[in-house]
Amino acid sequence: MTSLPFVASDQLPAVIVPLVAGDFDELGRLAADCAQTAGIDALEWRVDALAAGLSAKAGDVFPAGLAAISAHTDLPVLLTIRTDSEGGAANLDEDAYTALIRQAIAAGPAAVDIEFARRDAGELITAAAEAGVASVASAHDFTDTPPSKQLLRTLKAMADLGADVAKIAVMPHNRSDVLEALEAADRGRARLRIPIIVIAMGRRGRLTRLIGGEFGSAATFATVGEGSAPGQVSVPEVRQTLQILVGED
Ligand SMILES: O=C1C[C@@](O)(C(=O)O)C[C@@H](O)[C@@H]1O
Repeated sequence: MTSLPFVASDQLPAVIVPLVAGDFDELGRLAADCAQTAGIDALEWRVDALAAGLSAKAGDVFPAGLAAISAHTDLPVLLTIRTDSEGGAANLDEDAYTALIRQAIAAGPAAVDIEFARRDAGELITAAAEAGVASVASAHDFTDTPPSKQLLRTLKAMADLGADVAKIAVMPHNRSDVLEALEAADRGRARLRIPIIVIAMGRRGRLTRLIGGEFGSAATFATVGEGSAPGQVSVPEVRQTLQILVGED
């Protein structure tokens, strides 16, 4: 298992908790809940969940939000602005997305999510590297699961662009789709030099959140309170499964 660059290295996949909060008070409360919960390696602040919405001029939200979190915990923060085209709440054109991610990087989170499909993904990955912020390239398909070969091509393209981590989340319709996702993880782990995360969402894909690490996925997103995507499981449930999987024969 290659570990995430922004998480202390471990044999197990990192457990990342999404913080889905409408305002900074709620964000602080969620961070405090996470500080009381064992088994979390990193937090993902889903900035797009802010009820006030985001515009290209919303740069001051990043330091304010990171401060609300760090008042309660030292856990590393992955900062994510998920656009509506990838299942999130942010409605941004390419210029606004680029401007916001640049401001997010300037606020100095441990890591930043960069949607691979965005026009400026490459320059944003470079900007993150120059600022010493780890980049997590991401792609989401909320309707289908492309074949594993195609998933692998996307993971490789993310690595070729210089991302520190390559992540894909897909929606399976049957067991074969789940196997495609697991196969992409397995091959990606063998072929790519960066950590990868492959998730199948929804009830059918839930098992990938529990056993994905065995196939090479470097992290799993688990909940404290509200989740951020279909099929997520709570932190204690994920931890219990991971302990069973790494237990002695
Ligand atoms: O990319 C991902 C993965 C995810 O969509 C999931 O399915 O767990 C949850 C998102 O918050 C995160 O940004």
